[in-house]
Amino acid sequence: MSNVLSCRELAAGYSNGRPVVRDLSFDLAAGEILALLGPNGAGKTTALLTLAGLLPSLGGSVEVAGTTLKSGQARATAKAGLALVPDNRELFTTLTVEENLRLAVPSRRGWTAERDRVLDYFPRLGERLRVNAGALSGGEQQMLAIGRALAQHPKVLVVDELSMGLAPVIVERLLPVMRQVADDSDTAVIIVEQHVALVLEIADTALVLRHGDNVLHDAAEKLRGAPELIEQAYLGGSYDHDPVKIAEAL
Ligand SMILES: Nc1ncnc2c1ncn2[C@@H]1O[C@H](COP(=O)(O)OP(=O)(O)OP(=O)(O)O)[C@@H](O)[C@H]1O
Repeated sequence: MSNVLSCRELAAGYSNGRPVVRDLSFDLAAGEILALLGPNGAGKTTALLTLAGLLPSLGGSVEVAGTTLKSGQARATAKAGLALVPDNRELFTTLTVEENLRLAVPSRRGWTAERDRVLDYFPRLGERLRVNAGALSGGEQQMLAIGRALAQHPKVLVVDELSMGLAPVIVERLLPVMRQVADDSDTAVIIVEQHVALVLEIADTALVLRHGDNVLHDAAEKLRGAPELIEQAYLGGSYDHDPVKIAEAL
């Protein structure tokens, strides 16, 4: 499969110029799901905001489907095919579900087909089309945020903190939809997720950031059978069997 995202030696951070993420390199093939993991403050959101052009990069390069992205250019990045679902979801809370979706579809032609495609993935939204986004449950809001990104037919879909504020049972329902999206349309997907075991079930690969460094990048299938590798990556140093520390880190 061809790569749709190529990230090379990316350095990311904020206005003080000190990198929070260093030397991040990975490729993502069409239809591949990457679970981006790591403890709080590891730099996951910073990396995603930089990939999406919402933060200027401090070094390195990113290519989407053969287009080299210009640093800090969110609109051009979206045009190149990368769609970000931010952790705060950024819905128009006083507009209905349908109006939120409508705004994500650039042309009038094909709008209903686009809406129906999103509703095929999230039938629950079909029952809530006339409800304001602000009145939806957390799970429905996440469906709408992802649906809005899907309506743009991204080549790379990036979902930050998919489970933010959601019960694990909702996360268990949403993750297989992400797998379906990747399989149906060859969309490459990056998911930041705290429920490590759940996301590894549907991911192809996983990358662990710790203190801004890539400390593990491997096949999800291998990591599903070797949770100690993930635990070690979260904690650093040698593998530590202390269950309290492990529970805190995960
Ligand atoms: N606007 C900001 N200005 C300066 N530093 C920031 C800013 N936002 C985050 N940081 C710092 O960047 C580092 C990485 O934060 P980031 O939010 O990317 O981590 P994360 O892995 O996404 O963590 P979490 O899971 O808690 O969201 C942290 O030390 C954080 O304090």
